[in-house]
Amino acid sequence: MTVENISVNKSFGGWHKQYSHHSKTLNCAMRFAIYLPPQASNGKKVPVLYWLSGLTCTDENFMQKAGAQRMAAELGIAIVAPDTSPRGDDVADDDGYDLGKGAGFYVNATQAPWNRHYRMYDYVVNELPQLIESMFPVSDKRSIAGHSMGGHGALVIAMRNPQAYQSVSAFSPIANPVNCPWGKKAFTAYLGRDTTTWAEYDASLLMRQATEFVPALVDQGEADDFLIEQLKSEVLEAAANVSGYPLTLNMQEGFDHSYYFIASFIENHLRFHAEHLAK
Ligand SMILES: N[C@@H](CCC(=O)N[C@@H](CS)C(=O)NCC(=O)O)C(=O)O
Repeated sequence: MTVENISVNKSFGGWHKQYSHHSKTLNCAMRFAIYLPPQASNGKKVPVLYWLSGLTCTDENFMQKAGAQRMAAELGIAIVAPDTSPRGDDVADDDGYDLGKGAGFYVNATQAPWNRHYRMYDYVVNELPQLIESMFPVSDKRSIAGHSMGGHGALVIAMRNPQAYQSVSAFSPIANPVNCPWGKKAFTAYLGRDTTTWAEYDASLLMRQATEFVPALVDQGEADDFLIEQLKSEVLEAAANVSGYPLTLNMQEGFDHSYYFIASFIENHLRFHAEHLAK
């Protein structure tokens, strides 16, 4: 397997690097970024936080805007940020920003034309960690986090694979996609009109029925323009109350949907993950 290094930047005591590789799962070339903290240079294996970004993003938004490297360097955590969809000229797309490229929704598409490439669920759960753990000085201790569409992806992936992740966190997640316009549009296209197949990708439905738990932290801005129509964190909280899920939901006054919000609380999320990754 050829993995091509695209960029290297020193950042705090560690290194930010971008790579391109051929993904067997997605059937196209994919890019990801990794931040390796200084502890990874000392022959020691460090744990990994996977970060899933939101609509319109690539591997770069989080790495350039969240300001996570200083704390990751201090705590000794690697961070891996994949792209948000398959890419390339022969990959199906849509004119809308909320479907197709940049909007993979972390599902395995079953419907044409999407099912040729759109398998972001399998990519994040299987192929990416296998590649990361074979290439870098990292342990198999993993946590997962994300924003908006990526918050949805992180919650769904952690709840469906509770043995694979130590903790999960999300900023402004699309918490009940089967009941919001973004989710309905994407799931209809990728999964088809039979809504029974959507349930395995809905964080609130999964949380309501959960019997195995991954410690979960969610921050949601109260001034987020998408909160009421698209994100619906209150539905996630109600689901957690039904199953007794260990969810901490922080409603943050005055914060919107942007990376200014993420940058304000990323330290809390990294400390939360570090505590669970150390177990
Ligand atoms: N109204 C936005 C919706 C997309 C959006 O808000 N994307 C969020 C994730 S859901 C984001 O992180 N954007 C990129 C950035 O802020 O760097 C647009 O049309 O681009």
